[in-house]
Amino acid sequence: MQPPVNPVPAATRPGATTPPLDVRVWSTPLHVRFRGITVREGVLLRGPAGWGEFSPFREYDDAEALAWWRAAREACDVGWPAPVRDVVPVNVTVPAVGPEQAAAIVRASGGCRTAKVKVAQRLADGTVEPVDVEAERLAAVRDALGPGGRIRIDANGGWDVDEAVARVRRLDRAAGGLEYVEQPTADVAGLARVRRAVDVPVAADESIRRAEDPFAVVRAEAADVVVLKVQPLGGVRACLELAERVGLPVVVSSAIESSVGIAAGVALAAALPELPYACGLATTQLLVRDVVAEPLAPVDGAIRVARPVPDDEHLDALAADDATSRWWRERLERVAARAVTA
Ligand SMILES: O=C(O)CCC(=O)C1=CC=C[C@@H](O)[C@@H]1C(=O)O
Ligand SMILES: [Mg+2]
Repeated sequence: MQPPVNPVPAATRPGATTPPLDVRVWSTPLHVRFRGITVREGVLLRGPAGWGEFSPFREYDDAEALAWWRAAREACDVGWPAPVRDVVPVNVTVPAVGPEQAAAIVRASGGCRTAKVKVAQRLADGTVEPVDVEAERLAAVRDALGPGGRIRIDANGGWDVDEAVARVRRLDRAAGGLEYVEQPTADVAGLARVRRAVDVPVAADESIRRAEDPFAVVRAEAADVVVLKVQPLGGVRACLELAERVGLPVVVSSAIESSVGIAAGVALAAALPELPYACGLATTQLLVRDVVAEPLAPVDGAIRVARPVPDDEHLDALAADDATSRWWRERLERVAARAVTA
């Protein structure tokens, strides 16, 4: 095994038991339902190195939330490695919406030249959205982007192999060319089979960030690209190390954080030696409100490398109700206690 890149001195290793200087629970509605949620919430922690975000999705258990806590403590306790670039090109994220709304989201994206479009959505009756509906969404996105733009799709593991192969071929035509398909099937073996069957490159997301063994993707030659998210993978340094060991091109993507969490993703994208693709970090656009005066959002299709500081006015405006606050503080305490023994 290679030594970790950017090792953290033991004395300042994230996970130190010192309590944070400030803890604030935030909550905001989303403009559009995304991955089944209409509200995004989490905790911001302040430490000697600045603010960090802890916002594992509600349904994740404490064991899975531990990596998210480590990412927050890294931000608070030691900050991030130095950037090698000062802007990060990003994709606009298009939820499973109708064609007019999809086109409007692309046009309002702050000049993004790459769009990531959600597909394979489960409908209320448990069936998957028809391919014609997906094709219309993609055609509208192509129209709004123009011929020079890039379109990728994300199925969140929602297809089986045969369905993935058929749909990717059809959606590749509807989009006028796909840059890649993200997580077409849930399992690594399925990704590998889809990858061998279609001309469109395959990206692995859940097979990296929710897998026991992220290197299974590499061994199975199941992906051309890996998607890395800072919170689920335990911090910027953990992602840099993983990127080096995986050896495939990386797309840094968000977990739908506030600008404080997005800054960590931007720091990772800025520190990677190579950044051949636009990153999925334009998601403050999905939030109705943010914790900072100037959210990290794209201008001319790129986000500047910066670490915006939340202020009381915004933190107060996003303050969660008592029950939500209590739930998050209790979760934080449980996960922090787990980190001491882990
Ligand atoms: O990558 C992007 O464009 C934005 C982030 C994004 O799509 C996601 C963030 C968090 C959870 C997800 O369901 C989703 C994803 O699967 O990539
Ligand atoms: Mg994904």
